[in-house]
Amino acid sequence: MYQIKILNKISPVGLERFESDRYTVGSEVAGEDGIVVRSAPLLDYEFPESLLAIARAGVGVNNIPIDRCSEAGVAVFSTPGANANAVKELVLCAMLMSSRDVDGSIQWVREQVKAGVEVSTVVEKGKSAFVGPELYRKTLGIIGLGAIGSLVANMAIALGMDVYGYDPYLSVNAALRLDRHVHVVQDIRELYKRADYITVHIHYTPQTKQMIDEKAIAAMKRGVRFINLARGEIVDDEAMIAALDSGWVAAYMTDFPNNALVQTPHVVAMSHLGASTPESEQNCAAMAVDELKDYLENGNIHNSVNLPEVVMERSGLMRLCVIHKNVPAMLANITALLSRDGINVENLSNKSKGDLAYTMVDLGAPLEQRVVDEVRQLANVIRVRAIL
Ligand SMILES: NC(=O)C1=CN([C@@H]2O[C@H](COP(=O)(O)OP(=O)(O)OC[C@H]3O[C@@H](n4cnc5c(N)ncnc54)[C@H](O)[C@@H]3O)[C@@H](O)[C@H]2O)C=CC1
Ligand SMILES: O=C(O)CCC(=O)C(=O)O
Repeated sequence: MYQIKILNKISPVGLERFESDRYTVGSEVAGEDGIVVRSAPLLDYEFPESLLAIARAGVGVNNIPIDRCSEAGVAVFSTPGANANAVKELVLCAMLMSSRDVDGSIQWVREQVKAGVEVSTVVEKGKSAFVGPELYRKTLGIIGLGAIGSLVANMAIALGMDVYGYDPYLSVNAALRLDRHVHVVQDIRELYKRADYITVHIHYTPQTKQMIDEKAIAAMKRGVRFINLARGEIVDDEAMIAALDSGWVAAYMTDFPNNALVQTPHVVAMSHLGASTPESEQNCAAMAVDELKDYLENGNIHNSVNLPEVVMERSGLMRLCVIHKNVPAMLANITALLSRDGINVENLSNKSKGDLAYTMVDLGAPLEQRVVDEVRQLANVIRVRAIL
């Protein structure tokens, strides 16, 4: 039986895919082979020896210690694109709320009622405090044109906006998804100087930490409305609060609240709601569980953030899966041990990603444990599994 630990609330649409005769699934499971997680913090989590893989039902993996996982040969999976539409729709909401003060208006209406005023008699007089511009014919700047950014770009074009996107690592697939009217700029300052609204859709990494700092904000147009449904750490809060206080930034919409931000005027802070739709939760859960199961049962790797994409039809009588360092002669060293024992290789795949590589070999006969141990003892081998 595989032991699967569930952290966070994961949609039953995903959990039901674990067959009860092969998987024990729950939040109290110990000695886990796999973890399914959303945003629960795992940076200080002590992994058991047994842990083979973590499946993130979502996209941002900044809650997972990727380097530590790689060193221990733990595969980390994510679910690219599975929640992109949910985030795109909340970006639309955030853009509208950053324009007209919908939040202030709703609060004002409630306050009138609380104060005993018949609100219908004061609405027409009170509404002017919450006026704001339309999105139509305004300019939107999008930082990051991946799964979410490209959907936002196309939606904004459909709304009649002029759209500028910046993504120095734009993939061919993402570029092909973009409406032809989107202006892709090479220099982010081009976007800053034009945009009335800016929305950020990039991963939080050491390189993107506080990328939106005082200098970046100063390069934006006065009165810009800034939307951050990516990660709080991408924005330097102090610089943002100062810019809101001075009026340089008209509104800051964020999915990552903290007390300082919430107490600053012109901030609308939500409770990390971007992916919180049943559709998105189901998509993410189903994809994460499928990825985890195929890895545990077949060694196949789909959508891993630390290991290469390796998917092979099963053949032969046993599959040997080896995570190793991406250094010369590993394949030769592994196959030398197999041929020495007269084991025929039915099929084989060897791919790398960064410092790691993965070799998957389908064998004509089951390996003796002694040979598996010898592969494990080869220099630069991190983890070995033999799957029947
Ligand atoms: N609020 C929420 O609930 C959610 C938030 N997110 C956040 O959104 C982020 C993006 O998600 P996806 O669009 O699905 O990821 P993605 O991987 O499809 O797209 C990210 C894009 O950013 C680009 N990029 C990387 N560094 C860049 C830089 N310095 N400047 C401009 N572009 C850069 C990449 O080339 C890529 O195209 C996630 O990492 C996560 O932090 C994602 C889902 C839900
Ligand atoms: O699971 C969630 O609700 C968070 C989604 C998210 O932030 C992500 O996928 O990066």
